[in-house]
Amino acid sequence: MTRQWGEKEKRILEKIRDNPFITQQELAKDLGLSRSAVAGYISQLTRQGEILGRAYLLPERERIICIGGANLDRKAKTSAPVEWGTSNPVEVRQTFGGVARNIAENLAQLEMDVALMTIVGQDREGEALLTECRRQGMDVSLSTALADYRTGSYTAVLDPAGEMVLALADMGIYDQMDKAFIHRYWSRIRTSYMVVTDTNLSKEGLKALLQRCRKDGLFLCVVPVSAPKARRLPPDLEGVSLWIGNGEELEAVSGISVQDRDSGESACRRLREKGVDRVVWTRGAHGVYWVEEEKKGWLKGTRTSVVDVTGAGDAFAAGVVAGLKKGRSLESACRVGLKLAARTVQTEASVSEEIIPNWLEEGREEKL
Ligand SMILES: Nc1ncnc2c1ncn2[C@@H]1O[C@H](COP(=O)(O)OP(=O)(O)O)[C@@H](O)[C@H]1O
Ligand SMILES: O=c1[nH]cc([C@@H]2O[C@H](COP(=O)(O)O)[C@@H](O)[C@H]2O)c(=O)[nH]1
Repeated sequence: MTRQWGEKEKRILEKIRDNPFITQQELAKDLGLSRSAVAGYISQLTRQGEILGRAYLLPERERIICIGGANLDRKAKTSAPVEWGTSNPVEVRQTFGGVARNIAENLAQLEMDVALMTIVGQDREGEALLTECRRQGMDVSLSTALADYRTGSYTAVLDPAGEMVLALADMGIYDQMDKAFIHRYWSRIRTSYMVVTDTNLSKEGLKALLQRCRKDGLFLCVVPVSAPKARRLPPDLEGVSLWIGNGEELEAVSGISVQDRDSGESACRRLREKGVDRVVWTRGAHGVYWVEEEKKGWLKGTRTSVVDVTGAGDAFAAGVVAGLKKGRSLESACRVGLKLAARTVQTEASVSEEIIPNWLEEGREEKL
């Protein structure tokens, strides 16, 4: 016999199916009911055997959750300087990318407890991507495959020196990572030790994530993916524990033109005035500038041969996050980041396969 549910019962069951950890308070708010009315419906549904019990959550005290993009990256490297308006001979390589996914993969290689929260399409690429993430040691139980959407893709044209000339992003799918998405999964996100987000999320999604992290006092690291997507961040950055980005992203968020060291420092200061605790400005081959409370400093880039710069910023961010998680100072964590970034530029993949967990060991910073 098929049971005939009222509209409210149906919506409550849908919400619980989406998120078995949802609280009665959250249900009440989402459905515009009082908490006691929700309690009544729930006890009725429980008596009828539709709800078997409540999910209990234990805090994932070690887990770093990375929220954002997971793409198929195609890199086309030209054999001679690019000529516009004509066909250029290239060699195309394909790997998995996406800023949040790249960071998560670096963290998994460092043997950190890491979860990836992303959205892929219900297509071959999406399936292969999540399978590979699982194999690499990430928890992808919070990642979803959506019908009617394509898995995100990123196509970059690189010059013969490995520097990016132009990149194309087909990532409409991430608009689904919106405010409702963050609220729906919040009870799972908030059990993590640290949250790392890229800026592939929608503007409203990012705002909701910032507000929720601030309210619950969760460590939040923001890593913008590009200058245009960095502009999705809200003007009030109170609640951002750490911001890591390059010069263009710094300029986009601070509104200050970054021309040299002085203007870069001013832009970092502006971010701190907007509420960010710690800021790291990555400067390509020149290294990084870091600033927190009373302390600040410049670190030189590692001299290395460059094959492909894709993913260098993501590797750097993963090194910093892992370093801080291990209790290092921001400066020392940046040294770990520099080491990971240097390894990444030496390979064609977006994430190097040669990241070694003992780079994180205490007392090794002088060797990094
Ligand atoms: N040409 C390079 N040589 C050495 N290290 C590099 C080079 N380009 C990038 N890196 C490393 O990667 C980090 C991030 O690179 P950057 O270009 O600043 O950011 P993004 O990759 O996000 O654009 C740098 O801080 C540096 O450590
Ligand atoms: O709008 C976006 N552009 C690019 C990326 C990802 O950024 C990485 C390249 O980063 P960078 O070039 O900053 O190192 C690639 O893996 C790509 O998939 C992304 O997530 N979102």
